[in-house]
Amino acid sequence: MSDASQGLRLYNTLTRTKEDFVPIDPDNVRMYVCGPTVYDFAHIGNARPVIVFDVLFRLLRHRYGQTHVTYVRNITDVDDKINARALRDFGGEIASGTLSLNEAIRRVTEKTADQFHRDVAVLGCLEPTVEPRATEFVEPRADGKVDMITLIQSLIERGHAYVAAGEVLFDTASMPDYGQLSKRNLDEQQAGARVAVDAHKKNPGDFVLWKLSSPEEPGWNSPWGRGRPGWHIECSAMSAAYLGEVFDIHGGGLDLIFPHHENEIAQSRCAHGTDVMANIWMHNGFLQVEGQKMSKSLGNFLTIDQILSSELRFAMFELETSMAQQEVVRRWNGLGMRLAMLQTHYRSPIDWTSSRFELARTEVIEWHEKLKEISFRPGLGYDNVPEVVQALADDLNLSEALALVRQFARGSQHRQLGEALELIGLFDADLMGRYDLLVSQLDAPINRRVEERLAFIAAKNWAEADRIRDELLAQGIQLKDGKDPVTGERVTTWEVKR
Ligand SMILES: Nc1ncnc2c1ncn2[C@@H]1O[C@H](COP(=O)(O)OP(=O)(O)OP(=O)(O)O)[C@@H](O)[C@H]1O
Ligand SMILES: [Zn+2]
Repeated sequence: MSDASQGLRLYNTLTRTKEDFVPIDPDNVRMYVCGPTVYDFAHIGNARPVIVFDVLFRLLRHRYGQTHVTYVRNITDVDDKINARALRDFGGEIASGTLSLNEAIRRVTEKTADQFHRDVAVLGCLEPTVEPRATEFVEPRADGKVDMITLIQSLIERGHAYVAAGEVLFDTASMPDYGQLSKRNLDEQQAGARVAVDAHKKNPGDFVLWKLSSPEEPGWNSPWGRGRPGWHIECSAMSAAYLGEVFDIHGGGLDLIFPHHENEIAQSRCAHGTDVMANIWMHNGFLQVEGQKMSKSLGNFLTIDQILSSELRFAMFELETSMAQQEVVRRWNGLGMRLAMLQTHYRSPIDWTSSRFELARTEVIEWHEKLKEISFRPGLGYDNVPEVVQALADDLNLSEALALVRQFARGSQHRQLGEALELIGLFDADLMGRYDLLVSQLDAPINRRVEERLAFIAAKNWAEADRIRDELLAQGIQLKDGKDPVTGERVTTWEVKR
């Protein structure tokens, strides 16, 4: 282990090994993560990279100082899937001329991006340092930050791109070590190529940097005509704009290794003439449903919003849940979902089940109830939990970190419990004591039912008495019958079944 890494080791997809992490500049540690394409609700699979890289962001901020880490997560708001969605949702208005396609696209992307922000805030994620939108980096900018058109121009000038049939294409043959990340070589790609479709390409693996737009499609003026960028060039431009030509960490889901990240690397390295684009490439495994990747195209997805709206069992009990209470339930759900995702190593697949989620939510609630006992105050650092920091520093070993959390909870080491949860992003100060508050509101309605049942028992109407007991149980309320030790009278208490 080198001293400069301070014990932080990360698995690098580029080398397929765990490496010491040594930042290029410890005063400004730089990380880029590919963000969502905003045309539909995010599903919980999309939440996984957001949560995983948030844990890393928190760890880096702890290691290098809160203001010494720059985390960029982009928003892809130009993509043909977005255009298709705008046509689907606003086709009528577009056809009648009351709405332009560009305006419709703006509505789709704004609504989706707002929803995404609302969702991830509840998952305990810090905001990234910057969240650039692709549409703002297509044309040369007043502030001189890297843009896509200039980047494509330099690729052409350096002999790495060519114009064919209205497209600008990256010339994969111009880069001898193309394919380093995914370990694919050009020959393999040739074999599977669809030659007819790609007849204008020099090589089947060549990919689009720029394509022409029809008058109705969104487009920007460029030296190659009015058009729009390919997906990969977006991230090359936005990462260089904020993090420079070479930076520390680049992340995303496993599915992005090829072609997205491979092509980002090709573009960035060839445009800037560098040996690497980012030193460490990190990829999270898939969230799966019955062994298959959760994805929009397969239709096997649950949106983040659906999970956040899951009711807590007791909240179903004839309670008038106010907006404020619903918000509390959403936040418990958010932390439960975060914990459920973090139980498995970030590189392994997770099978999502509702019982996994509900168990995690129960644990998070119990931990917050414990922290209430010491009125835990966050923001005081992590001095009492060096072992947790060490576990995370080992390529985010969360199972070890969470084993320590459970040990603290069992041993009533509340201070350590609080610090560990805060470091992992599983603590929400506003939620301490909120569970009791919700439960206390159940007192009156449940006690009324208990009284009714006691009256039935007194009248020996067992059937009705049992009916009330079963009804409550179905709503998550467990009754317990006992005897008052002094008077010998029947006493019934209740608890929320977890
Ligand atoms: N099931 C999943 N598990 C883990 N990460 C995922 C999953 N699905 C997508 N991601 C990640 O979410 C981020 C955003 O994904 P993106 O917006 O490109 O669409 P997508 O959800 O992958 O599309 P589709 O669901 O149609 O396959 C990427 O980093 C991607 O790797
Ligand atoms: Zn990207």
